[in-house]
Amino acid sequence: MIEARGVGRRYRRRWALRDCALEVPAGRTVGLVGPNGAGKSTLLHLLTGLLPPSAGELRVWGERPGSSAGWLARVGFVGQDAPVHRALTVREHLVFGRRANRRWDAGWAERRVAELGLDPGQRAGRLSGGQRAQLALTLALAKRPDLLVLDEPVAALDPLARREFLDRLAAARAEHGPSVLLSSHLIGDLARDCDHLIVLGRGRVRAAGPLPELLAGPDGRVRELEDVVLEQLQLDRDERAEERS
Ligand SMILES: Nc1ncnc2c1ncn2[C@@H]1O[C@H](COP(=O)(O)OP(=O)(O)OP(=O)(O)O)[C@@H](O)[C@H]1O
Repeated sequence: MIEARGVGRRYRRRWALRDCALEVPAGRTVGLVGPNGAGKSTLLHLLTGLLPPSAGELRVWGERPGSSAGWLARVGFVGQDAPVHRALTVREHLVFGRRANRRWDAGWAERRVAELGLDPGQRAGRLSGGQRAQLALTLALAKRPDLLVLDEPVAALDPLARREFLDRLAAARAEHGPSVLLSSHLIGDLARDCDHLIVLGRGRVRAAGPLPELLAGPDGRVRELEDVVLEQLQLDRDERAEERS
């Protein structure tokens, strides 16, 4: 599904991502981890066609991301702050979604809003952070995407809301089966919900692959995901310290 070769992205003269090579098959739930500023959001924006790469070749389903309306219809994206239109009501979001998306599943979206206990007449700006995140996920899933991309979707949620959000995501995945790509700093969540991992550090892919492969230690023992990620993050820190000295 995702093929990246030598992909880089520059903001003015500074490279946020460099020389990324990735291959991710369809049907995976992919976790994206890395320290602050590693380039996670930038990579997600490249993969959803919100930003063009400054270098390299990037293909999703064999096409350049965002290259056609048909391609865009296949992707659901929830950005970092669960963006919704604050002045629109929950119901107006559903109407907007129906008008803007060819594959919109109106019945499912309405049922989901009812299940969540959201008041259809409530303005989105008055919802709690968790409710906004749930509304944004509902809108992204009602598109019936083949790929759902979530940028730190649970960062602002309390532990219960986070669990509910991830459970609903898992249920939707079981029901409709989109591939999922999700960035998070919460390694426990990723260990539970993902079967593929990408570790970014300082704009480079440090490790990527199916989770069982990444967790297999050289001595045949299965390592903890947290240890694998911390090891990569430590490498980052060491590199930075070396550059400073
Ligand atoms: N619009 C922009 N203009 C200039 N620099 C940017 C822009 N967006 C991101 N950057 C820089 O690119 C680098 C990567 O940022 P990015 O937001 O992709 O990281 P991240 O891994 O998502 O971080 P976080 O975990 O803090 O959300 C950072 O150094 C950031 O300052």
